[in-house]
Amino acid sequence: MTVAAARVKMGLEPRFLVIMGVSGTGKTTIATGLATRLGWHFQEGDALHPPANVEKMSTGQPLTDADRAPWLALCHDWLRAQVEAGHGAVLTCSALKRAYREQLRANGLPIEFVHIDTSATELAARLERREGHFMPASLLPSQLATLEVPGDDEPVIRVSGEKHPDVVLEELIRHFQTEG
Ligand SMILES: Nc1ncnc2c1ncn2[C@@H]1O[C@H](COP(=O)(O)OP(=O)(O)OP(=O)(O)O)[C@@H](O)[C@H]1O
Ligand SMILES: O=C(O)[C@H](O)[C@@H](O)[C@H](O)[C@H](O)CO
Repeated sequence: MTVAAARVKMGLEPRFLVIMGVSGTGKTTIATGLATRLGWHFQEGDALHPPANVEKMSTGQPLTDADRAPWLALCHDWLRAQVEAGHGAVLTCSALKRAYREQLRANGLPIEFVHIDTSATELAARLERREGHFMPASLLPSQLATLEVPGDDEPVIRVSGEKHPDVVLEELIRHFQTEG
């Protein structure tokens, strides 16, 4: 779909969204839904991890700041290319710490974060159920301990990860329509 067609479809100006939160909170579910509904470009942040990071997580070891730095740089580069192209874009990225979010927004990129908040109990149940994903449920405690919830001084939209994804998508699209 062209940019013009997407605008006509939903009446929305392009936005540059990072769908964030801990593992299992629903980033991929919400991001793919938004990108499909709005005709915006989508990037799965997990696909930008260096293979060594995926190997580390697969074997139950949390990533360090140093591990995440090259991955965040690739996420930033992807976002910058979308902003330069001027079409709406949606990236999944855990973006757990404020410093990581600052790295994503560097160079004045007009990024907005959508933080999906889900209770630890629900997350644990989802990760235990999920199959075919490299991230083990055993890393959930470190994900929760690392998360610095975005502050009110950050560009963040907060949504509940415990509502049905369709409800969250409707809420977000309504929010974008209201804000113009
Ligand atoms: N709102 C929801 N209610 C119930 N289940 C959900 C919801 N959103 C996602 N799920 C399910 O929870 C699991 C995790 O969702 P998803 O892969 O979208 O999360 P994620 O944040 O992208 O995870 P990760 O960062 O580990 O890749 C999936 O099995 C998905 O189907
Ligand atoms: O910052 C991190 O620790 C990682 O990005 C993780 O959050 C995973 O990549 C993701 O959640 C996949 O399950």
